[in-house]
Amino acid sequence: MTSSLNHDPYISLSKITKGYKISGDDVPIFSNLDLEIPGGDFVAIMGPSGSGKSTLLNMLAGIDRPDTGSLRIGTSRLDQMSEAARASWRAHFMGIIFQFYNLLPMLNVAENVELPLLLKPLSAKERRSRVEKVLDLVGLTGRARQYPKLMSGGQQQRVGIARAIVSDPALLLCDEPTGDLDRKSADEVLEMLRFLNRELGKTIIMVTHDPQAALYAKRTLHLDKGNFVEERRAAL
Ligand SMILES: Nc1ncnc2c1ncn2[C@@H]1O[C@H](COP(=O)(O)OP(=O)(O)OP(=O)(O)O)[C@@H](O)[C@H]1O
Repeated sequence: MTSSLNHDPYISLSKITKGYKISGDDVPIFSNLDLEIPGGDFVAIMGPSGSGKSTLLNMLAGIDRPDTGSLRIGTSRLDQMSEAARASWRAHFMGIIFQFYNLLPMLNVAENVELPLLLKPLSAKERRSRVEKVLDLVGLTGRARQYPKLMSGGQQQRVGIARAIVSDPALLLCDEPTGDLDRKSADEVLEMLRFLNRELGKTIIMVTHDPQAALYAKRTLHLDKGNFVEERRAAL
């Protein structure tokens, strides 16, 4: 199954400005940012600490808003939506994968993965079946009742991935998804992201400091002084 979003312009940022007030001073992060990411892409975002990678992800997630400029994802103008509309949009159209997994320790694996589905009009049976399906997909069959703190980092990140894809979003945002993992676990997680991109057509944007992780993406963009430079594009 591949997504029909493949090759369509999917994410479009135009003339984005964004800054923060730091100790009373306006500090610009982006002053004229343009970026196009077609549906079906897998992009690694790299760049020095403080260059704005998390700021970009937060804007794409609708957690934060550009000061000016247009931010379109699919047919939605995120820059024009209210905070509530962006939260609802986020719940329906994207999954987020975090460096430190962000799992709730008092919930077991299945309950953690089920969380995004509680916002949807689904029966308990349907929710259970979807959770089982994604746990199988990430190689955690039989782990549903385990608690995250008893699992390895790699396993916890796979729970994080299952939670991110359980609603079947078209877009996955990954913030340093392997930053807390050893090489072997990191490679397993990255293989999984590649599978989700290639086989299920998910559009993936991954912030990473790890050049080896970036090699799993189709292209790497380097963020420097508020602009993107394409560093690498995989041969097709
Ligand atoms: N909510 C905020 N309020 C004030 N300043 C902020 C806020 N968020 C980010 N910044 C500042 O904006 C700049 C960019 O931060 P950002 O976290 O996006 O960088 P980054 O590239 O993700 O860095 P790192 O690789 O260290 O995570 C930094 O100078 C940071 O201090």
